[in-house]
Amino acid sequence: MICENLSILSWRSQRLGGLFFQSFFTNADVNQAVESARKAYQTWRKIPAPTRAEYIFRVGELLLQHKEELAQFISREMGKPLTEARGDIQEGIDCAFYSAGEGRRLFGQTTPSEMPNKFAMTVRTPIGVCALITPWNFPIAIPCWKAMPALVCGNTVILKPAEETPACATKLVEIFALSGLPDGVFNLVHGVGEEVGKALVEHPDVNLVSFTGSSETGSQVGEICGRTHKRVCLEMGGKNAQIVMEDADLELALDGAIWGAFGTTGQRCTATSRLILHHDIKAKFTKMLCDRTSKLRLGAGYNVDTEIAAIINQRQLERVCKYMDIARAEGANILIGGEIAAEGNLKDGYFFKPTILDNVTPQMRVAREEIFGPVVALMEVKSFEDAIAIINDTNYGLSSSIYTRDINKAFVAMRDIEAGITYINGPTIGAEVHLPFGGVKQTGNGHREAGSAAIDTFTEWKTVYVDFSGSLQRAQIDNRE
Ligand SMILES: NC(=O)C1=CN([C@@H]2O[C@H](COP(=O)(O)OP(=O)(O)OC[C@H]3O[C@@H](n4cnc5c(N)ncnc54)[C@H](OP(=O)(O)O)[C@@H]3O)[C@@H](O)[C@H]2O)C=CC1
Ligand SMILES: O=C(O)CCC(=O)C(=O)O
Repeated sequence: MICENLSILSWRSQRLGGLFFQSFFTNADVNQAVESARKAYQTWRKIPAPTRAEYIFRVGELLLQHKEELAQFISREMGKPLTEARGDIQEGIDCAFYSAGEGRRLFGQTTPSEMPNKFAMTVRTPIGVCALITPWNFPIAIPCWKAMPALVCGNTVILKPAEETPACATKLVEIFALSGLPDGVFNLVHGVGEEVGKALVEHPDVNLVSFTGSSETGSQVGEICGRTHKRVCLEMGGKNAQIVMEDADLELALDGAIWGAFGTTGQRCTATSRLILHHDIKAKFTKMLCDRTSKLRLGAGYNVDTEIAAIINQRQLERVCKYMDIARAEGANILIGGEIAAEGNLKDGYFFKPTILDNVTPQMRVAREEIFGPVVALMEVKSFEDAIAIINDTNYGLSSSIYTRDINKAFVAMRDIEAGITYINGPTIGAEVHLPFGGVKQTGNGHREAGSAAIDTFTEWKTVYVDFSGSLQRAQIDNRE
């Protein structure tokens, strides 16, 4: 993280001055935030959904207006390159316009009743107060993915952003405030996850928790929500792989691998951390990959020519270094990278050289555990069937990709890969907001974000029977056998 010119501490020590918003920092403040969200919920849920959606549409317009300023902010606080920071905000904008459209849908069902003069239907109702616990890697997009559909559906929200990116979250909430959202509809609490985040998850008046982050924390959140009967949506990362078959367009596959493995410095839950290469192209593709990787430019995210930016913090850098020791001990070869980058100004930040590990086998920890850094493991296969077996040999199931020109293999892969997302001839990253986002196995707990699936996450079904037989009713009941 590079955060010159940002006095993060001052964000933490002051309340937002906005008319409708407050930010909260202690457990006592969590209670206040929940109370505020609970109170606002009683009014917000009754505002027609198309009107609620108009606020979110305005947030989209405001994000567009403030895009460049926000991108600078993300880049300086979180560290990602400016072009990627713009993408982060664009996801928020896309999500705003998409979610706003849902305000005029929120479709229910009608179905014939068993009885005469009776009408049967379902309507969607909001859930209540939603706690949104978010990570640092997409400091604008992920809060938007959660908050926008939640609000359109009639819920009120409390955002607990990562402690690494409090300023981005505060900026985002200021933008929501500018849209004119009523008091208490959107609340922000800063603070350490184990205290403030946990207090939110445990709070009896929170009805839903939507969490994105590590498997360890996600499991704890899930346990508490299970015990307290809260709805919980968990998104906990992946060990995503890209397969490159012998008939693939290698230049295209190379673009995908570079972007998938090293985009956002590998700090994406969808990052390509395994490359499954067919024996026939392995040597050639590995050389192409090493050549291109060695030319990637490391630097501060806000420098326009930077391709690989810093890792978020010292702890994460140490974690990546630790995995290099593990890789060596397990017998993997480090073909390129494998160490901290300290040339010139790079020594002032948490830079790690983009790394390619070779001779990785399925049982190695570097093939099984989420590293969350610029590291990709190469695994060789001799057949398509082996490639599918290896891609599925993981506890996670978020994103996946295959490069092939064989339409039959592409369709089999689409059917047989155990993941929430499969790309054919595209990298494992780059989700679009109008399609469901999430994974199978230990990546999540069956919920999806984005797309119309987000509406399922943030609403309850109510079944309504309307009897319109009036004075005829008694006679009908009497005639029933
Ligand atoms: N799936 C994904 O997109 C992401 C996955 N990760 C994975 O997680 C690893 C560690 O990253 P880290 O940032 O520590 O991830 P965490 O899972 O710890 O943090 C994610 C969010 O949860 C909060 N939190 C932490 N502990 C609790 C708790 N007990 N109750 C409620 N909320 C809590 C954090 O707050 P605070 O920041 O204050 O600790 C943050 O807002 C990474 O190496 C990577 O493997 C990380 C980020 C995103
Ligand atoms: O690149 C993508 O597909 C989205 C990544 C993302 O949302 C994440 O890493 O949390």
